[in-house]
Amino acid sequence: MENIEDGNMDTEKAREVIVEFIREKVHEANAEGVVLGISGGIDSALAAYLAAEALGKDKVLGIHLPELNFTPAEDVLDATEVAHRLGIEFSAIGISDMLTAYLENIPEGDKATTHAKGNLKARIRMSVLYYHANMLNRIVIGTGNKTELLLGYFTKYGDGGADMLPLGDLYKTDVWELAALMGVPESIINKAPSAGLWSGQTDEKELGITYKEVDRFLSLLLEGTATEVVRNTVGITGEQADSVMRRIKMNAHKLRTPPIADLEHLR
Ligand SMILES: Nc1ncnc2c1ncn2[C@@H]1O[C@H](COP(=O)(O)OP(=O)(O)OC[C@H]2O[C@@H]([n+]3cccc(C(=O)O)c3)[C@H](O)[C@@H]2O)[C@@H](O)[C@H]1O
Ligand SMILES: Nc1ncnc2c1ncn2[C@@H]1O[C@H](COP(=O)(O)OP(=O)(O)OP(=O)(O)O)[C@@H](O)[C@H]1O
Ligand SMILES: [Mg+2]
Repeated sequence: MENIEDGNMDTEKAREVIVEFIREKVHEANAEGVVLGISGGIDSALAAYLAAEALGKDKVLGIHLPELNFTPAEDVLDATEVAHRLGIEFSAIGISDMLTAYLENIPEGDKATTHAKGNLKARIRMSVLYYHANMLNRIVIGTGNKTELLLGYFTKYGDGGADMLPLGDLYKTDVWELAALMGVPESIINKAPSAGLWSGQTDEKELGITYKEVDRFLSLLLEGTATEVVRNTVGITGEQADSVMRRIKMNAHKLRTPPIADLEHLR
């Protein structure tokens, strides 16, 4: 039993529940397996470990989608190492030419902002994963965790585009714990989380708060604790708390299906 007393979950049990969840979702979809993007980061490494445990190595296809002269060499090595250790099917598909072709064929593509271009990369990756899912009768595993989902810290229909989210109820701090339990390589566990969408980007820098702080903040908030009390308990500044609250509010749309204009009363 893990440290349930201090608010952490029973990680071994979480592993069992998630493994069963993955099996069930693949079965329900009548699919022959799963596809997922393996970046060299911890979320996708953990998702790959759980999928391989759930389905067996032959039913998991991992795809690394690097960008030439941009994706760090250690990410390529770490992604390859995950696939090698698990014995899953793996391919590396560069996305640079796709990105260039896209921007060359869109009006004023040369003026794309870092933000628009970064999100485009995430959406190109998503479309490559779905191409393989279509071709192989598989479903796509998304790697979003609870922290990212609550904050809306993902690209809508980019890395947010998936058929299931096995890590969706694990805070990032739980992800670290479960990854260690499952034997994910240390080089991956010790790496600073990054969306890798623009140069020098790390999650904690962009969010302006550490994962440890934001996870504590979010879990207390979900328990119904007042914002001011949460802020003092976690020991963050008013600006940090405001920024987290703003993200939650501003990005809530990402967790809903698109609204539909209601015409029922016209029938
Ligand atoms: N109220 C609303 N109702 C319905 N739709 C709304 C909306 N407000 C914006 N939108 C739509 O949403 C779009 C903005 O959302 P989106 O395109 O996702 O873009 P946005 O949220 O601005 O940017 C994505 C963020 O996620 C981060 N990210 C991305 C990928 C991976 C990771 C990671 O952790 O690894 C992090 C990235 O660094 C950046 O901070 C708008 O252009 C608009 O189309
Ligand atoms: N270079 C890449 N190759 C393949 N998939 C990628 C790549 N970059 C991002 N992805 C996909 O997008 C997901 C979201 O990225 P994110 O950075 O949140 O997760 P991560 O890289 O696995 O872990 P971390 O958050 O610690 O960096 C990844 O888990 C992966 O599935
Ligand atoms: Mg990453």
